[in-house]
Amino acid sequence: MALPAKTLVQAAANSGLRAVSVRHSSQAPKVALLGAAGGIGQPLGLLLKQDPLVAHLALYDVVNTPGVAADLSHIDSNAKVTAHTGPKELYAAVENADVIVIPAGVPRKPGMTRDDLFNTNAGIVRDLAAVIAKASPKALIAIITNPVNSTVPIASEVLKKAGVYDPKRVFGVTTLDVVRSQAFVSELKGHDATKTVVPVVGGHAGITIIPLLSQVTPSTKFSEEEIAKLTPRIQDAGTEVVNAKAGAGSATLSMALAGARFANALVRGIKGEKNVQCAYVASDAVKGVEYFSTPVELGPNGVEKILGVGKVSAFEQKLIDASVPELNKNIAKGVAFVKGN
Ligand SMILES: NC(=O)C1=CN([C@@H]2O[C@H](COP(=O)(O)OP(=O)(O)OC[C@H]3O[C@@H](n4cnc5c(N)ncnc54)[C@H](O)[C@@H]3O)[C@@H](O)[C@H]2O)C=CC1
Ligand SMILES: O=C([O-])CC(=O)C(=O)O
Repeated sequence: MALPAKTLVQAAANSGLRAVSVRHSSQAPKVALLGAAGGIGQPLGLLLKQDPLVAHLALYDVVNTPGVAADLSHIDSNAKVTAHTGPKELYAAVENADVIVIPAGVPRKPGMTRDDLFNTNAGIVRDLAAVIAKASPKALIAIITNPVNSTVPIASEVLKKAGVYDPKRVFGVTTLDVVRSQAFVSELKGHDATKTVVPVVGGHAGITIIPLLSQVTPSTKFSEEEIAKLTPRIQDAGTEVVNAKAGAGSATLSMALAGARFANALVRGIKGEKNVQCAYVASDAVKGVEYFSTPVELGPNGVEKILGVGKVSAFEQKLIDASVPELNKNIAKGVAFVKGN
């Protein structure tokens, strides 16, 4: 269901963080999905297969890719689907990709932190990034795999080692924090959820997740008590899902939606439609920390402009200050993992 162009432009102007468009250009983007057979990978593949901007969807996993690809390829949308299974087929999966989305790796179980996934997932992201560095160094890379605060520095260090690092092209996907904030705020305030915009800055774990409730669109007043309840709910929303799934994994469906929204935004940027998304990127937005999520303007080369945290409340500034040492710990751990290997 396409909206009139004027409505889209207006929507983009009003709510830069969530505008979706169906504008076409001559480019035919290839999106590679690594971890395509997993809990996130399958519904994310479903959404990407339906994205009219995606011309080629390359599915990669270490197991079960042919079945997922056969299933998705029967959907009557235009994206071509290819299956790639196991490390020998990774190069072909990512070669010439415009966007690479990575949900490969293990999820949490109750009682675990995201950092507890480091030992398994750090090596997975490192090895995927090493092949991307050779096969598709110009691709925009969207990393979903946790702990995002560390896996983004890991991928970046691998690309640096290979001499192909471009800080504008590596993203930690924090869109789910934005999606959740928009759901919770609209539920609390009776807003239209599809027109509510909440920027979330920092990182993607615990206290590093910082919703900017002072910057909600439409302009919304919160009591101190509401802020004191809503902020930790957003920070702990992933754990809420992990506990509800009781050992069966973490958020997959809401993450698939968030991942598809972010991938669509990257593709629109590539096609020349600048748009604004929150993402965890190499950034000078906040002093004393090398990676930070803020709204960023996306364009043909990935990050066009870092828009920063904007005007924040005293409460939000305290959260930002507290996130810096935590992020630095997560970043140093990722960097050391690559440098020491
Ligand atoms: N950034 C975010 O907001 C979120 C991140 N996550 C993270 O996403 C990751 C994936 O979660 P789920 O899909 O639920 O897990 P899952 O276990 O259901 O799926 C992971 C998939 O990765 C595949 N895989 C493992 N090693 C691989 C490798 N070397 N190359 C390619 N594929 C490989 C597995 O075969 C499996 O199909 C986890 O690390 C989780 O913590 C989850 C939710 C939100
Ligand atoms: O909580 C987890 O482990 C998965 C995740 O990152 C999220 O749902 O935000």
